[in-house]
Amino acid sequence: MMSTLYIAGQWHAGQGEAFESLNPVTQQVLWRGNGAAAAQVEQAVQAAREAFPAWARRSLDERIVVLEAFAASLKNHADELARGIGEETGKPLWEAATEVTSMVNKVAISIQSYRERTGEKSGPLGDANAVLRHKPHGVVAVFGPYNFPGHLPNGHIVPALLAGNSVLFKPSELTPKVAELTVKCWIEAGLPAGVLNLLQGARETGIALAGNPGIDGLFFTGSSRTGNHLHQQFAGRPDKILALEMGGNNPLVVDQVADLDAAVYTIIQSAFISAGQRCTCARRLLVPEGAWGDQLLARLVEVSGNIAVGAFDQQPAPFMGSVISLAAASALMEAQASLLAKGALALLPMTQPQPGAALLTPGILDVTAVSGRPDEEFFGPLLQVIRYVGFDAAIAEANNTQFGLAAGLLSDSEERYRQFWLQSRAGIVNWNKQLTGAASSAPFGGVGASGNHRASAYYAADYCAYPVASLETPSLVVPASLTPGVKL
Ligand SMILES: NC(=O)C1=CN([C@@H]2O[C@H](COP(=O)(O)OP(=O)(O)OC[C@H]3O[C@@H](n4cnc5c(N)ncnc54)[C@H](O)[C@@H]3O)[C@@H](O)[C@H]2O)C=CC1
Ligand SMILES: O=C(O)CCC(=O)N[C@@H](CCC(=O)O)C(=O)O
Repeated sequence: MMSTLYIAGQWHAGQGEAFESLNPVTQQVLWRGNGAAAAQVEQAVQAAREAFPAWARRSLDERIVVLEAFAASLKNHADELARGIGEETGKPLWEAATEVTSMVNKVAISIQSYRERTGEKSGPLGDANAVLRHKPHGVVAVFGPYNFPGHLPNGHIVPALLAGNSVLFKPSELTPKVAELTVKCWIEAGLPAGVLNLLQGARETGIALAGNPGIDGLFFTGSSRTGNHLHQQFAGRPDKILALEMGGNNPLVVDQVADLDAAVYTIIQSAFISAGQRCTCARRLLVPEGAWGDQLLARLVEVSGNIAVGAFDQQPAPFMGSVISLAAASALMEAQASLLAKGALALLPMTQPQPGAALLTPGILDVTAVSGRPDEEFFGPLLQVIRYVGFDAAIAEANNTQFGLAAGLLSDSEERYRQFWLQSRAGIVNWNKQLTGAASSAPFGGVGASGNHRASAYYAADYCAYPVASLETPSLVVPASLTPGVKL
C-alpha cells in the first residue's frame, strides 16, 4: 500500500477511504492512496502535541533557518512542483510556475510580517518595563482548497510554523500530489518530526480533524459552504482560533473609459485567469446601458472568444487551462443552463469542447433580465453581465451580495473611484487594476460571507500567535506611596 500520510516524521499508509487524483484533461491517474482514518487523525494530533513545546521553545532565528531552507528546497524542486500543480489542477505551466514563486516569496514576507505585527516591543511604564511578546496557539489544523494547492495552504502553514505552532495539514482531496511534494520540501528543509503532519483524505478526514479536541485552532481556505459548516462546529468554543477565507461573488464595475481595449484586457484578467477559479475573480461585470456599453461588450466577446484554452502543457501555452474536474465542468455547464432558463442572454456561450476533458471556453451571459439572480459563486469561467443606468445604481448593484471579498472599478474619474471606495463593501477594492493577483504583502480577506474577519496573507501573523502583555521589573519593592487603607 502506498504511504500517503506523514505523521511524527514517518510515512504511513492511510487506513481510511481510497481515492485518487486525476489529470482533469486526460483523466490519467496521478496519485492514488488512502486517506487518514479517524485513529490516524488522533495519532497525528498527538504527534503534533508532542512536537509543539520543543518547536515553540526554539528561538525565532532558529525557526527562520528551517523556513529559509524550505524556500531553498522549493526553488530546487520548482520545475517538478510547477509540473505537479499544472497536472493536478489543469492550470497552464506558466501560471503554475508563478504559484511556486508565490510559495517561495511567502517565507520572506511572513518573516517581515511576523516582526512587524507579532514581534516584541517594550518600554518603561512607571517603575516597570511594559513588554509585548507573542506566543503560538499550539497545534493548528490547515485545510487547503484545490485551486492553489501549493500557495494557499502554504499561506497558513508558513506563518503558523514561524510563530511556533505545530501543524496538521489536510489538503484538498483533489490535489494530494502537490501536498505530498510540498511536505517533502519541508522534510528536506530539516523540519523536526511531528511539527508538520500530512493527513490526506476527503470530507470524512476533514470532519475528524476539525472535531478533534486536541487542536487549538483551524485555518481554512475553501468554499463558503464548508467554511460555514466549520463556523457552526466551532460555535461556543471561544478557546479555539478559527480563520476562514471563503469565496466571493465579486463585482467589477465599468465606467465609460477612454481606452476600451485596456478595459477588455483587464476584464479578461479578472474573470478568466485560472479558468475563473480564483476567489478574487470577477463574477459580475457591471456595464453602463447605452452605445458605449454595447461597444465594450462586443469587443469583450470578440477577444474572449479567441482566448486560447488547452491542457496545462500545451504549446504554444494557452491562457486558460481546464477547471479542476469533469464534475466541476458539468456543474458549471448546469449553472449556465439554469441562468439561461431564467432569462439570461448568452453573449458568448461557455462550451465544453471535448466531452471527456474538463476544458471550458469562456462564457459571458447577460443576466440583467434575470429576476432573483442567485448570489452564488460560480467557480469557473462564467462571467455574468448586468447593465446599469447611473453610477449610484452600479454601486448599489455591486454591493448586492452576501459576500465581500473583492470589488473593482474601471474608470477615468478619480472622484468616482473615491465614491466607489467609500461605498463598496469588500476587503479588496481596486481601481483600474484586475481584481485577481492580490499581493501577499497586503492583508487578504473579505467581509460578509467571505470570511470571519481574520485576514490572511500579510495579516496571517495575527491569527498564528496571541499577544502576551507583561509588566516586568527584576526587583520586588514596596512602592513609594501605598494605597489608602493598607499599612506596612
Ligand atoms: N477567500 C479565499 O482566500 C479563497 C477561497 N477559495 C474558495 O474555495 C473554493 C474552492 O475550493 P474547494 O477545495 O472546493 O473548497 P472546499 O470547501 O470544498 O474544500 C476545502 C477543504 O475543506 C475540506 N472539507 C470539505 N468539507 C468538509 C467538512 N464538512 N469538514 C471539514 N473539512 C471539509 C476539503 O476536503 C478541503 O480540504 C471556492 O469556493 C473558492 O472561492 C479558494 C481560494 C481562496
Ligand atoms: O494569499 C496571498 O499571499 C495573497 C492572496 C492571493 O494569492 N490571492 C490570489 C487568489 C487566491 C485565491 O483564489 O483566493 C489572487 O488574488 O489572485
